[in-house]
Amino acid sequence: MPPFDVPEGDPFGPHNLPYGVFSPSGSRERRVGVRLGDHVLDAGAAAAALGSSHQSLLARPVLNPLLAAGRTVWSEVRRAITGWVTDPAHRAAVEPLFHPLSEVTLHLPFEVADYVDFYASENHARNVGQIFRPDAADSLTPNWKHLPIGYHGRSGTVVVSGTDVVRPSGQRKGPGDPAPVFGPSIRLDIEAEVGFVVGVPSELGRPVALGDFRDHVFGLCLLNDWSARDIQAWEYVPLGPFLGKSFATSVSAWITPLEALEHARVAAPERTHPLLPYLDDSAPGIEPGGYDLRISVAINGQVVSEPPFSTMYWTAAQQLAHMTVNGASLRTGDLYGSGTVSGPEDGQRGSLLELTWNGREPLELPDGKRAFLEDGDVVTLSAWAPGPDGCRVGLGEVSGRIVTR
Ligand SMILES: O=C(O)/C=C/C(=O)CC(=O)CC(=O)O
Ligand SMILES: [Ca+2]
Ligand SMILES: [Mg+2]
Repeated sequence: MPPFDVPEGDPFGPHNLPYGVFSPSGSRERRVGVRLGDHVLDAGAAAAALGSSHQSLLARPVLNPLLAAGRTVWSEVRRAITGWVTDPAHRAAVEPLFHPLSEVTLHLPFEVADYVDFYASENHARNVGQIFRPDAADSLTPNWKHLPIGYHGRSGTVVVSGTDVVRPSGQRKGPGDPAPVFGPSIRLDIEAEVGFVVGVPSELGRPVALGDFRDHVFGLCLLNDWSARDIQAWEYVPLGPFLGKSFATSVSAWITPLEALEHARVAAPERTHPLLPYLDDSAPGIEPGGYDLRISVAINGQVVSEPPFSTMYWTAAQQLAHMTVNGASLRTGDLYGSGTVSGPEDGQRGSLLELTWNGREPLELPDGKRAFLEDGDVVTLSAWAPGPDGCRVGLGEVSGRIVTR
């Protein structure tokens, strides 16, 4: 009987165990849940039933207390939960505490503190450079290979998968327009990204070293950095993205702990420029910083792209080191986006801007051509990573529908 007997090879088997926050059907109460197959374990109730000392971290309406507890505790809790869902001795106590996924409501799993977004895919940066700055000598800006470029976003508009995305209005000015006009964005886009969730804070004034990444970052999720290209193109000089990206950022409901992704770790692409010591991941003792995550982008159910995360030039560890090198502190619940993931092939681009080359080469979907998003379009990012014994680690999905209000 499921869920204990989740089929072998299920991407949400006991090798995965991502965390989320759910309400059981008919209830508004929020509880920490752990996904197993197509069920959710009420983790706080399980801790209580088994007399676990982790109850104070799990019987909560958000993941933040668990995030703050630190790497040793993260491992202990994960080991304990693995035992609860696999040891036949616990079956009678734990089995009634599972809820079918189809019957629960999933919430934003953590309270988002600060939100930062990077620009770390060389393929994406070169494509966007060619599109936005066609006259520049190089598609990469001169700083690109020396530091992971980023900007501070709007944490209050991070929403969970399934939340409708309201088409933003704003100023735009096309090259032929004599003056800016105001109205709903006509170039609404996606950005397929991975979000990293900070657990352990850092002290103001003390940078976090490259090698300390896994002491601070708890896990990752999928992230769609919705982007209004017309608003962005007019406003971004010289301070960078502002209203074109701050109206909504969607994240998946499940946070996969980094511990579940040990088999997905890979070396980052070869460095073409020497790096300053705080970013130098070729230094002895620094672990490989890449993750082999296979992302898929679907519009209205049709897959339009499959961006490979392993091609990202800058790693999450380098991004963490860079965003704290000036002494800026981390808080529990900080979220940072990897930047749009685009591979070298046409079918691996993580935005419509690139997939349609700024609208010039529309995609053919069953319901017509698509340059940018139309009202009613549903965009879904999903992903998996290699796991132990040839099985996959499912990263779930992040989905959102475009509406006009
Ligand atoms: O190069 C630009 O002017 C703009 C770039 C972006 O829109 C990229 C962005 O938001 C960062 C990313 O997701 O890679
Ligand atoms: Ca982005
Ligand atoms: Mg955004």
